[in-house]
Amino acid sequence: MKTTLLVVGRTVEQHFITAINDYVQRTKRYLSFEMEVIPELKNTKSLSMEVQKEKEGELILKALQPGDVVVLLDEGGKEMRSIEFADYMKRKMNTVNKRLVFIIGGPYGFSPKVYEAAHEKMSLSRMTFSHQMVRLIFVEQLYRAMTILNGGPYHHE
Ligand SMILES: C[S@@+](CC[C@H](N)C(=O)[O-])C[C@H]1O[C@@H](n2cnc3c(N)ncnc32)[C@H](O)[C@@H]1O
Repeated sequence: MKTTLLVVGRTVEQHFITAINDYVQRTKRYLSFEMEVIPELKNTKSLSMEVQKEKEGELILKALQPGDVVVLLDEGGKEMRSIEFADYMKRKMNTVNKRLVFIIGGPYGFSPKVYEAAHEKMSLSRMTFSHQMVRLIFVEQLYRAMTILNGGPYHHE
């Protein structure tokens, strides 16, 4: 199984870039994992929130491949403890043949068409994080899950 984190727009702040890259590299020791960036739309000031979401949604759908298992990162999705997420990843590794694709929306979230295309929704908290910050939180949790499955000393409970 390949795992992809699909995000809308480049990560802009250097402190996030450094930390995200660190966890992506660490995670790759355990899992075939990559972060794929959909370039941000240009001239968004002239677009309404709905039109921006719609256009970003089209780009997200274009980036998907047949057979992808699509999981939206969404405040309203299913919440899991870290050990439950580790178990979830274990089950996916045993059942998904192609790609497991986690998607983080743009500043205004997902269009209805993206919600329709998704198989699952997963929440990292009931609070809302910025679309930039949530990348870091997700890659840290994915790394944590991998260390739980591989018996590493990173997670304590
Ligand atoms: C600023 S939020 C968008 C909030 C927007 N109000 C909405 O309705 O989705 C940008 C993206 O970050 C992700 N996100 C933010 N908080 C999250 C959370 N607690 N759990 C999972 N994903 C989250 C989602 O993918 C969301 O589309």
